[in-house]
Amino acid sequence: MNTLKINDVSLVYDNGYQALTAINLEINNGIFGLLGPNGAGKSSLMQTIVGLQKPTEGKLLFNENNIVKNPLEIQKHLGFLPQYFGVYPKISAYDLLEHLATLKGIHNKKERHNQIMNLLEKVNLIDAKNKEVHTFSGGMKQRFGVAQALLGEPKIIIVDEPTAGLDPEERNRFNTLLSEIGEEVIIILSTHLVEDVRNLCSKMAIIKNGEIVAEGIPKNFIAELQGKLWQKAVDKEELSDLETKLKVISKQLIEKALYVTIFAETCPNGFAAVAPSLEQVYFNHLK
Ligand SMILES: Nc1ncnc2c1ncn2[C@@H]1O[C@H](COP(=O)(O)OP(=O)(O)OP(=O)(O)O)[C@@H](O)[C@H]1O
Repeated sequence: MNTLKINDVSLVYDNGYQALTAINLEINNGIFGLLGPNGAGKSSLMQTIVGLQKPTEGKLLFNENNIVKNPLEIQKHLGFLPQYFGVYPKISAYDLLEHLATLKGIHNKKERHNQIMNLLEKVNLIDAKNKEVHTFSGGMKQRFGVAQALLGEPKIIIVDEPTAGLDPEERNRFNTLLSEIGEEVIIILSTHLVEDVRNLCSKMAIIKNGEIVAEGIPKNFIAELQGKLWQKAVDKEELSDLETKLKVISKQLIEKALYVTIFAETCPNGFAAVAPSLEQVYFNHLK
């Protein structure tokens, strides 16, 4: 079992901007979802975890090693899957993996070959191994990204908004792949796609303005909202009136009608009960 402990971590950038405030999290094997809107601090936290920047305050321990002092203790076990790779050199998938494997310190040629072939098999790219990666579709590039992240048998994998831009079929394929890997390693999935967290993550946290505002198990969060959400179709005028009186957590267009969902202990007049979803949990915590 691998463990990442984040204890009271704060980060202030050189320009004085406080991006993270007193973050406390303990993350074990499995897929951990870090959910937050744009600018919430997800990338700042990921970069602090992998040692690209030092926290202003607080401690980070990976398998009990102090990784603020010795970032190599996490970096040598790390696989990173960014949202987009920059530019792909004009070489084949196999050759690019071979190059990356050498950079990761897999010096034995036979071992490199075996790992690369196994990974290409795993991500279903074996038939495309001689194709240049820049000619791949978005989904194939993401699967290639998984293969490179898994080189060197990492113990912790960080994925940054991996399904952005994928069609539903590729997204499902990608998520299945991620969940297969997630058993033996830590995967931190940084995203604003609530549905991916619902489908994949055994634990999650919501980050807002650099602070963790909720942490727990997705299905427990949903259970907590059971019997407390109410919905109704409204027009614009009624909506602004409702917003002053009730806790509105989301507004949604359904078949061209504007529906408002509110949080309340009992059903307000004219509303009907609605089953909670993780998206509503998310909106409720962001309000
Ligand atoms: N190097 C930096 N110097 C100063 N401020 C920064 C720096 N990097 C990020 N920020 C600020 O810190 C805040 C958090 O940014 P961060 O990129 O961590 O958010 P995020 O949750 O990853 O957002 P997104 O989903 O848009 O990628 C933002 O307000 C951003 O402008």
